Amino acid sequence: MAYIPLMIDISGKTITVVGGGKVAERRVNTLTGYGADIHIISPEVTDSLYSLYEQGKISWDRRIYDTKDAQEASLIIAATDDTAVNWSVKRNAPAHALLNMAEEAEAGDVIFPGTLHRGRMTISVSSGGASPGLVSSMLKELDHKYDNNYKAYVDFLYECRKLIKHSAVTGDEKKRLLKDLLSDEYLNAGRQQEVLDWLKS
Ligand SMILES: C[C@@]1(CC(=O)O)c2cc3[nH]c(cc4nc(cc5[nH]c(cc(n2)[C@H]1CCC(=O)O)[C@@](C)(CC(=O)O)[C@@H]5CCC(=O)O)C(CC(=O)O)=C4CCC(=O)O)c(CCC(=O)O)c3CC(=O)O
Ligand SMILES: NC(=O)C1=CN([C@@H]2O[C@H](COP(=O)(O)OP(=O)(O)OC[C@H]3O[C@@H](n4cnc5c(N)ncnc54)[C@H](O)[C@@H]3O)[C@@H](O)[C@H]2O)C=CC1
Repeated sequence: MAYIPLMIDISGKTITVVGGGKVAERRVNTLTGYGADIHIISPEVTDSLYSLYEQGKISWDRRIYDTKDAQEASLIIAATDDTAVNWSVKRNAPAHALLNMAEEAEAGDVIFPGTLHRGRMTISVSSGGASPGLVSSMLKELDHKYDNNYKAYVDFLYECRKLIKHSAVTGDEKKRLLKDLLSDEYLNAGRQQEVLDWLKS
């Protein structure tokens, strides 16, 4: 097994989640909000999944998995508490689909990292299945280190980069300007505004 991190556009794709328990709930929480069509197959679901279903944010087939399911899916999450069912999901997955096996990471094509969001910035941590607990504690440290000011800071860097790219300054000067902005000084909203005003002038 050899896993590489990728940012994937899942908008408009179908994601089938087999199982509706705690793990399915965690995966669905990770996957909602990206414009994918999330479909659950499970006789039971957690309260939180039920509420997403009631709000129309996910669809739900209230029944056990059938080997003909998930043929349209681009991503399949096998997350039942029945090992035989999870392996049947793997055996019957269409060749084009990526599979996440909750009970045995290395039997699947994809592993979910732990993730923090700061606006456009995503920080993901994976131990390759070695220790979700370590992932969780590292994320807590990162959450503290990169506080909520980083959302505005990342937006600011994005805005500056666009302005600098389209400005008349030379290649080396562009690089220097972009590098200078990578300082804690610019976490401050006032300093950000000064730079933006200057770049727009
Ligand atoms: C392989 C992987 C699944 C995959 O393929 O995606 C996987 C597998 C397993 N997790 C287990 C248990 C727990 N997982 C968590 C939490 C998280 N688990 C996540 C990811 C992954 N978990 C993938 C690998 C990630 C990597 O290591 O890089 C995180 C990062 C993201 C997410 O789930 O969305 C999220 C924390 C992020 C956050 O805090 O935000 C907690 C709670 C906690 O720690 O707080 C517990 C209970 C405590 C414990 O047991 O550690 C068990 C044992 C099951 C059993 O035996 O009952 C298995 C199965 C096995 O290892 O075989
Ligand atoms: N990847 C991870 O982070 C973790 C993985 N696990 C593993 O993930 C699996 C699921 O764990 P939990 O969500 O805690 O279990 P759970 O018991 O909370 O949920 C299991 C779900 O599967 C459904 N289900 C059972 N048979 C089914 C079938 N034939 N078709 C469709 N749905 C069916 C049940 O209705 C239930 O909704 C377990 O195998 C466990 O070992 C457990 C903890 C963490």
